[in-house]
Amino acid sequence: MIRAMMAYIWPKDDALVRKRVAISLGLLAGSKVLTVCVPFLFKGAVDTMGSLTMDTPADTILTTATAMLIGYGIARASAAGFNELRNAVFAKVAHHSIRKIATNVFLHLHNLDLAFHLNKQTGALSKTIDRGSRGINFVLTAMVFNIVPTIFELALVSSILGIKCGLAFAGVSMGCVGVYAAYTLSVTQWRTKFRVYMNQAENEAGNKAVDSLINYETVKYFNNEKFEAARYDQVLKKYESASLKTSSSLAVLNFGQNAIFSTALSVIMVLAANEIAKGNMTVGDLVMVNGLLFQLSIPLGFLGSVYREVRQALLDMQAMFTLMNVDSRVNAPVNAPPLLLGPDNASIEFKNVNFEYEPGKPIFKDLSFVIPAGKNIAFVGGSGSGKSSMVRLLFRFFEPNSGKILIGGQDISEVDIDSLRKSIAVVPQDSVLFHDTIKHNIHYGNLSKSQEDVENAARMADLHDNIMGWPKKYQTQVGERGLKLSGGEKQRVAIARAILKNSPILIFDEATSSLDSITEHNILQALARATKGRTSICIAHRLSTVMDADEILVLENGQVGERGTHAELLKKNGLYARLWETQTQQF
Ligand SMILES: N[C@@H](CCC(=O)N[C@@H](CS)C(=O)NCC(=O)O)C(=O)O
Repeated sequence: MIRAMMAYIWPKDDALVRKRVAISLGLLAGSKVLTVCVPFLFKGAVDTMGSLTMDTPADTILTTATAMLIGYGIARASAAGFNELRNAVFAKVAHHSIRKIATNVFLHLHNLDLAFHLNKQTGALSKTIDRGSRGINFVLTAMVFNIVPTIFELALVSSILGIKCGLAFAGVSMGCVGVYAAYTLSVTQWRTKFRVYMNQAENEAGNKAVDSLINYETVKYFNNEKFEAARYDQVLKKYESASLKTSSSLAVLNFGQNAIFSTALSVIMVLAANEIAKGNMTVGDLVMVNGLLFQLSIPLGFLGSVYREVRQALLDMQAMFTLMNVDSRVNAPVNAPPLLLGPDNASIEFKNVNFEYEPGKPIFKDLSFVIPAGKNIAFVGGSGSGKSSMVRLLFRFFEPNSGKILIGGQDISEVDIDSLRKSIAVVPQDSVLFHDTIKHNIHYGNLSKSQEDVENAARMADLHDNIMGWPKKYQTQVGERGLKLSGGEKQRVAIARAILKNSPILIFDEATSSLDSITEHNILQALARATKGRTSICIAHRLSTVMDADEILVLENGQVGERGTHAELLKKNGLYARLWETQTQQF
């Protein structure tokens, strides 16, 4: 992890970042040296003032003391100035690395296979990225600007005390820091579990709230608002109790730390008083010792928090790097050639494909079929017959357990995945939209196309007139997941997107299932226009939508049970004829 972090903080290919880090370190050293100078100047001023009774003229003494006190102020302000400047200079490094890491992880997540995403809660994933990248920032900042500088200051202070005041002083200050650190770390260790419970309860509450609000309509259908609120409150109760324990244990920690430091400070000042009485030290020395130790207590006051947060940050980083190490189960060979498709060769072939999501529950058993280029083919079958799984395999969201899928005669597992996916436009069964404008959602099909192309695609999908009737027209916000649109409108957005993508292969996965008959009729005409000259697959539950297909393949028990035109299949009097009969009877 440290190595991974160093790559961002000391990047070989970015001299500007390295320069910033070097400047920050320079400012840090400057700030600490000035900090240690402050008590010296104070001591000087006190001792000078103490010599008033001696022979030196009062004016000279006052001038010297004044100069030292002004120096004291300047040193103090400059130490703080260096400190702040250092934070400002380093902030860019930290935030830049967070951005780079978060983008890398985000891209990596997009490159993982669908099985990974189906098994993960999206909210939890984004939190992992968020926490992981913040963790890196924290560890970087804490190490470079808190832990290392405090150790540096402690070494500086102990050496000065040892050399100037004697080993007893150095011993007491080192001993005090040792006891202080041991106490802080053990109490922090003990109280960390309260914070862990607190974070867990906070997460749980967040997930509960999101899950419940996403299911807003379902909650209403079953009048379960009170039940949902009670469940939410249950988690908040856990959060409340853990938060209380966190704050009371913080009081214990703070009091103990203060008591240890105050004891050591008293002991050291008593030692100094003895030395003053013996004539070995001046009153100025007592003030200096006090000042040095007091300054040291400031960064040490956060030792517990830093320790806890660094540990937590390391765990968060580990979770994030673990995500980075998950490999996609769907990969193309290195330097895979692109899928080459012309207008005439976009044929699709499944060759003895076996596939199952869960062992022992096969979806496809030795499935084989060929779809000639340019044909409009329909897939029908009962629910669970694998119609949608076929699209997932074709799009390489999943890998078949065995067998081959060829497009234009090329094995899709051997070609570049990006080029494969560019060749297929899918209108999914469940069209989910981005929380953005309607224009953005249609444009998403091909971001390089113009507004005019977007409008044409909307026209083809029979959506343009609806949009023009809305007050904000193409700038209308569709709401989260497209909630403000009807099922039919959402599906037409998805169709418009696919039309805009303009791929040689088009797949409609139950694309007209949420449309009323009139819209469906219009859309089927639009689809007929869009599919002209392309290989298209129409997956349908409603058989009336696929009657005109060049050929209909009926999926049964993981294989193609029957295939033929509508008329041929009716004549066969098999599964298709039975499905047809049931549906027309219902009608
Ligand atoms: N003196 C304590 C507490 C320092 C402190 O106040 N830390 C801040 C964060 S920098 C805080 O909010 N702590 C809350 C907590 O530890 O529960 C220590 O060494 O950890």
